[in-house]
Amino acid sequence: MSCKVGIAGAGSIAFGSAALLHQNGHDPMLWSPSGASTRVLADAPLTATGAIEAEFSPRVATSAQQLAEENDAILIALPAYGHKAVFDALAPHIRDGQHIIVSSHASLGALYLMQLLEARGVQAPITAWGTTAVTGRRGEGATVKVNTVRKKVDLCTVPEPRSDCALAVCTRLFGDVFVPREGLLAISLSNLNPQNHLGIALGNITRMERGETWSQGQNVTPKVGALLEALDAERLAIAESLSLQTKTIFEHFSLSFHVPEASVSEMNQQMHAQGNGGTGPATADSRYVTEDVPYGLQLTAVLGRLTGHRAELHEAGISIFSAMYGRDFAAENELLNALELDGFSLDDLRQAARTGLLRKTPEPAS
Ligand SMILES: NC(=O)C1=CN([C@@H]2O[C@H](COP(=O)(O)OP(=O)(O)OC[C@H]3O[C@@H](n4cnc5c(N)ncnc54)[C@H](OP(=O)(O)O)[C@@H]3O)[C@@H](O)[C@H]2O)C=CC1
Ligand SMILES: CC(C)(CO)C(=O)C(=O)O
Repeated sequence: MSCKVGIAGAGSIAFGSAALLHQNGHDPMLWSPSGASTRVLADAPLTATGAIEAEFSPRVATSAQQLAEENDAILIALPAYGHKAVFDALAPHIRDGQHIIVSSHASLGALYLMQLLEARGVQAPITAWGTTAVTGRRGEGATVKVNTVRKKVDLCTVPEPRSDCALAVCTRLFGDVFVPREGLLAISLSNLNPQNHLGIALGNITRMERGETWSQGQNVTPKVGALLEALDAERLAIAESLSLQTKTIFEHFSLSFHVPEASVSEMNQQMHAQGNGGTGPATADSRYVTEDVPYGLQLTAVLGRLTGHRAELHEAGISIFSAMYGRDFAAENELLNALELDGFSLDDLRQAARTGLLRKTPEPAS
């Protein structure tokens, strides 16, 4: 059965996900919050090349309201620095039972969206993906180059009892690639982009700043690869202290980019050789920093402090990039700021990661 899927966003992942949905027999609709990114679709079909070859004309929404009202499910597919604004715009129009999928989920955004829905008395399952179903880059006009369709994508749903139903929906829409994980903390810790992009951007910041065209995979040299592996050890230590299962960086590269497991640098060299190593950012104003530092590294740093497994390299990364960019990246996270996590304990957070609702555990009666 064909489903109508509304995609919030009209960038690389939104276009690539629309192509995957189209290929799977579904009917995507794209919404560009400013309207700018869908204008080209008035004159040309969306053309996908690479891992997906398709040419089709997706429906286009002119507002959040239209996107929510005219679709069975909603996929949030834009950088995390746009999530709060997009959740605020969509929440008044989401209806009971409508499936919301966040790809990639960041900074406990599902808790923020759930709060908005609860305030309206609406119950809608929110599914958080640890990453995206496809990777790629938008090109000129209405084109997208899909670099890879992932073999595995971690997911969880809040509230937890809706998990089986949400898994069935995701599988029907995007394919049999999903690995259920235990709650939002596991999903947060299964997004490897922030730590990987920290090492990649730090090792290549002059290339980015000078606007060079450079191969990302090839420039994960042995020393950059070693940094990525050390960052991964910090993330895994936090996950282990919370008894959460999450994939290693070795599994991540192997499963996402179809290379045999080896050192991180060796796998990236192999990706470069087979043509799916990607191109690094050609600007310092890249989401590798402006999204991943405040919305990714910052959450890992918070979880490290809460669990007593301080993520020293992640914290150093936030400080180094804040100094380079003259910004306080730790303070920029609109989602964590809105959740006011300081008032909650680790146990409160663990509960919320499964229920979707952040509540203070009542003090035991004395
Ligand atoms: N591309 C990839 O291969 C991968 C991407 N990801 C993740 O997927 C997500 C989407 O990435 P990608 O599609 O590449 O990103 P893009 O930069 O291509 O996304 C552009 C879209 O985001 C919207 N947007 C940007 N800023 C805001 C804002 N402040 N408020 C509202 N909307 C905004 C734009 O809106 P407008 O249309 O109005 O301009 C546009 O529709 C990110 O979280 C990224 O980290 C993860 C792994 C791989
Ligand atoms: C290029 C890739 C797939 C790996 O860093 C990516 O994750 C991104 O573009 O965000």
